[in-house]
Amino acid sequence: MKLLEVKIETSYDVEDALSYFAQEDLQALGIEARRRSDFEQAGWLHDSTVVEMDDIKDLPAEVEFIAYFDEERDRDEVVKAFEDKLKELAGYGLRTGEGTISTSYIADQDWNTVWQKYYHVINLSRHLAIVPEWESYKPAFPDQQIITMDPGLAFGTGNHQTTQLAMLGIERAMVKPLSVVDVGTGSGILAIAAHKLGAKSVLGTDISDESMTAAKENAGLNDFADLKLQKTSLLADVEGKFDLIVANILAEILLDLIPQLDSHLNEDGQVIFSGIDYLQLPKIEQALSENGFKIDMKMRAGRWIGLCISRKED
Ligand SMILES: C[S@@+](CC[C@H](N)C(=O)[O-])C[C@H]1O[C@@H](n2cnc3c(N)ncnc32)[C@H](O)[C@@H]1O
Repeated sequence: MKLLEVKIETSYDVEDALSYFAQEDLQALGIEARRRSDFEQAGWLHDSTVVEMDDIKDLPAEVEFIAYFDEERDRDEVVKAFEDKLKELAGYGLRTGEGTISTSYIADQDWNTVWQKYYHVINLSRHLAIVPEWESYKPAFPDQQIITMDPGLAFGTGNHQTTQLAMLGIERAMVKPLSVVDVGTGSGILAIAAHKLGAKSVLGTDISDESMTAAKENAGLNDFADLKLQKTSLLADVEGKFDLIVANILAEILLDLIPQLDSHLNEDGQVIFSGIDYLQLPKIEQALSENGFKIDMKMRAGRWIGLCISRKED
């Protein structure tokens, strides 16, 4: 099988909107982004090594956004949809960068090879390491938990800063065994992290079929047959209450989730949000406050915000 690869030279301002559009509206099989800032940060991390930006092939001015589709998809239609979206975003006053779109067909096999090249062990924290299925890793501490992942095509490899913020939030919250719901579980990575950190039960929900398949497979890789999965939107149709609600989704969707939190949260329950662009934080803060919640801790990585949330005291 081949994949249709669509590359867009664009700006940081619209990367999230394009990701959402590609996945939710165009049903892309997968997305990725090559960000100039990631290469720059790689340079800062190695203080004795100078990363020669000029030597990097096809370095984007800001972001090269890449979406993958089934080869059967009508290429012109997909390109037109992205062109229209870029125009719409520019109409909101957002910078869309060069906006050039190019396409090619790549072998599906190459996609997997690409993953294997870029996806390595993430030694995230004292208690968590994320290890691709094809790599081996000796824990830095005997009780460091290993999450084995096959990234597949659902979101959530552990590489994304939003996933990492959410995991750190779960680690902070899990001071005793909690019942957890992971809203928008994608690959299941946060649900598996909650289990490894000692949750007493975990439910993962998502609107996408790919997520249900990927989360089940990844749970299997982690001997976590008890992971419950439900294909549904947010929490409206989810039964029961939880000690911890986790959601790493774009701010626009979190705004719809906020009014559903109270009826699904146990007394003394906690909420972890991630996936919030810092520019969207005021809207989230206001909605949380209006719905009786307060922010106990803010975390930030790059332009992303993670929040630890609980009910306001009476
Ligand atoms: C940013 S990904 C997060 C995946 C994973 N939890 C992680 O942290 O890496 C967001 C996920 O939310 C799902 N999603 C989007 N809208 C949703 C909704 N209304 N209800 C449930 N899930 C949703 C998407 O399908 C996607 O898998």
